[in-house]
This record gives sequence, C-alpha cells and structure tokens, in this order.
Amino acid sequence: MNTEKLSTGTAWAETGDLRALMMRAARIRDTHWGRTVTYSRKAFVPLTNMCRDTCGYCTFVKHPDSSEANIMTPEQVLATARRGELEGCKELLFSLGEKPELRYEKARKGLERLGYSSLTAYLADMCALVLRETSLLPHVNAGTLTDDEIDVLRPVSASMGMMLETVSRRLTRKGQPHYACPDKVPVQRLRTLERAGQKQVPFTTGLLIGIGESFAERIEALHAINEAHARHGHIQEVIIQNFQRKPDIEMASHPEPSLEDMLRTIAAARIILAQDISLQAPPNLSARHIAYLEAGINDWGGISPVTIDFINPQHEWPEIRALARSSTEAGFELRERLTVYPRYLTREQDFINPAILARAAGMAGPGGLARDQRHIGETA
Ligand SMILES: O=c1nc2n(C[C@H](O)[C@H](O)[C@H](O)CO)c3cc(O)ccc3cc-2c(=O)[nH]1
Ligand SMILES: C[C@H]1O[C@@H](n2cnc3c(N)ncnc32)[C@H](O)[C@@H]1O
Ligand code: MET
Ligand code: SF4
Repeated sequence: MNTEKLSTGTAWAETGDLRALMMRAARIRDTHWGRTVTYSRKAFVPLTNMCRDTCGYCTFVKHPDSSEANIMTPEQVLATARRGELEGCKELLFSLGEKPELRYEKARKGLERLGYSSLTAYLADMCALVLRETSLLPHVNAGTLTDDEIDVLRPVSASMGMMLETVSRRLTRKGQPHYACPDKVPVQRLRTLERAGQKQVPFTTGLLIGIGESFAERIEALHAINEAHARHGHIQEVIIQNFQRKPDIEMASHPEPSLEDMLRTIAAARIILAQDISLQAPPNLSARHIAYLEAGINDWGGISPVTIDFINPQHEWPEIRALARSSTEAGFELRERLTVYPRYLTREQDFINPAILARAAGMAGPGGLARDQRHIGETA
C-alpha cells in the first residue's frame, strides 16, 4: 500500500508539504519502533585505507604513495578492540578499502608481510582474533562482496553491511563521483545485497545523499532495498547518510544536501521501507540532527567512545550523555543496541553462526545492555 502511494507520491515527497510528510513518517515510526532511539556502542577499526576505487566524495581513502597509506597490524586491531571493551563497547566495526591488492603493489606487499594474499582473508582472521581475544561482536563494512567472500566472513561476524549509495548509473560516467570505481557500479552493489540475503546475513545498507543523484533515483534505490528484503528478510537497517564536504576530496566544491532535502529523504524512506527495517541517520553529521527524529528515524548508528569517525573525521561524536539529553528533550529515550538486531537472535533461523549468536544473545540479556544503560546517564 505504501509502495503504491509513493510511486505516485514521489513528487509529493519531493515538493509537497514538509510537515505533513514528516508527520506521516513519524507516525509509522511510532507504531513500529515507539519513542525509543537506539545506538550501538562501538570501536572503529579502519583495517586499511588503501582501495582500488577512488570515489569522488571519499574522505578515507589514501593513495599508496601517501605516507598515510597503511594496513593495521593484528596488534593494532587488538589494542583498539581492548580500549573499546574497557569503555563498554559491544561492537567492533571493521570499515576498509576495497580489494587494494588487485591494483597496488604496496597493498600486495603489505598483506604478504602479514602472511596473506588477500585482504578478505586477513579481515576474516582479524574478526576471528577479535572473537577469540575479546567480548566484542564484529560488524564488517567492506563494500561489495562475492559469494566466496561472504562465505569466509559469515562465520566470524555478527552482521555485515554495505552502503548501496545509489542506483544511478549516470554517476559512474567521467567527471562523476563513481567514475572508474568498479565496486560502485550499481549492479554490483545490488548483487551484493542479493547475495547477502541468499546467505542470510543480517545486513546494513543505505544511501549516500547529495552526490548528484536525483530524488527519483533515491526513491528507486529505496524500492530496490525493500524488494531484496521482501525476498530474504535480511535488511536490518538502512542508513540515510548526507554527503560531507572536505577540502581534500575531489568533490571539495560540491554542495552538501540541505537539511530539508535530508528530512524529505528520511521521511520518504520511512514511508517506503518495510516497517521492520530500522532507519538510521548519524547524529554527528548534523548539528540539527534532532529534526531527523521528527522525520522518522529510530537509530543513531554506531557511536564510539574510543575512536573518531574515520569516515567523517571532521565531525566529533556527540558525547553519549549529551545525545541522551537531547534525545530526551525531543521526547525519545536513548537506548543501547547490539550491531545485530534482536529479531535475528533466535535459534529457529539460519542467520548468524551459533557461537556468535550465543554470545550476542547473552549480551542482549539481563546484565548486558540493560546494565550498561548507566553509561547513558540520566535515562538509566
Ligand atoms: O561511524 C560510522 N559508522 C558507519 N557504519 C556503522 C554503523 O554506524 C553501525 O556500526 C551499524 O549500525 C551496526 O551497528 C556503517 C555500517 C555499514 O554496514 C555500512 C556503512 C556504514 C557507514 C558508517 C559511517 O560512515 N560511520
Ligand atoms: C562507509 C561509507 O561512508 C560513506 N562516505 C564516504 N565518504 C563520505 C563523505 N564525504 N560524506 C559522507 N559519507 C561518506 C560512504 O557511503 C561509504 O559507503
Ligand atoms: N569501501 C567500502 C565502501 O565504500 C567501505 C567503507 S568506505 C570508507 O562501501
Ligand atoms: S570504495 Fe569506500 S574506501 Fe574506497 S574510495 Fe570508495 S568510499 Fe572510499
């Protein structure tokens, strides 16, 4: 029903009455998610910043010739994980460049020195290390994945993710942000979404807003995500991320999306997507993030007490207590969640390796998340 309304309603969402659109989305959120907004307490591991792609907006990638190009060692991974553990984190987020060894000698050599011939094999071993040595749950954000890569990563992670970004093929043309980026060809991203579903991986995806896509293309992308979810039930959350400008990226003079554009997109997402898909927008990316709640989100995403947001390093994480306070003022209770959503934590399904499921179920139970509400401060 929502779908039908929106195919005729794209114009309404784009240019119609903003308050009415947001109210409709907020009502849907209230019905399914209530007046609670969640976050995942996580430590961030940028396993490598080398990448065979060169997205025009990327604030993270370093060319191998740069002195900053690196691959983290197992000792560094473990040190970050341990700091996260001490601060009460439950998630370890691996975010990294894509297949740099297929393009750059330096990446090949670096992996060889660590004893690996592929980044995915190294990543899988680092997930296993974190599982073995710490209490954290690994979440893998490694971009596009083949069937084989999912098979290697699935047994050692609680959940995975990949931003669909966009379905616009136009943006792969010369002069556009995804030009010469083999991992950002929409059909490759869509195939990854589908494979993750076939293999029953609890999956995070989302859209990057303001990189040159049209409003109609965003709607098309939301429908594509929804259709994959209807087939497989694996989409746990969708992130609506605003493009962030930085001086040292190709898109340094490209305008950022306006707050209104973000609100319209968030509201349209809440109206289009299946109600059991969590809707996330990051709080550190907008000073006026509270308006996102009024447009229908129910989640702030991963928030780290120990590491910066390496993807958007110019924006500091709001202190968790401060976020709790402003959420409360807006009429929402801030609650911690795990990287994997509760509906995947039952034994009747084929989601998640049983050992990781047991760990996550234990963390979700009494003495886990509930105990850690104290970190949040006033709302405890
Ligand atoms: O701190 C960040 N976390 C990002 N996350 C992590 C996210 O905030 C949480 O860790 C997830 O909600 C899982 O709990 C992503 C996860 C994905 O699977 C795909 C894309 C992203 C993007 C970001 C990001 O830009 N910054
Ligand atoms: C991990 C995710 O970070 C996002 N990402 C990369 N660069 C930027 C930027 N400048 N602004 C906002 N998001 C960005 C992409 O959507 C990627 O998939
Ligand atoms: N390279 C991956 C992607 O673009 C993951 C992180 S981007 C910093 O999806
Ligand atoms: S694929 Fe990811 S890491 Fe690589 S350039 Fe694009 S956004 Fe950056």
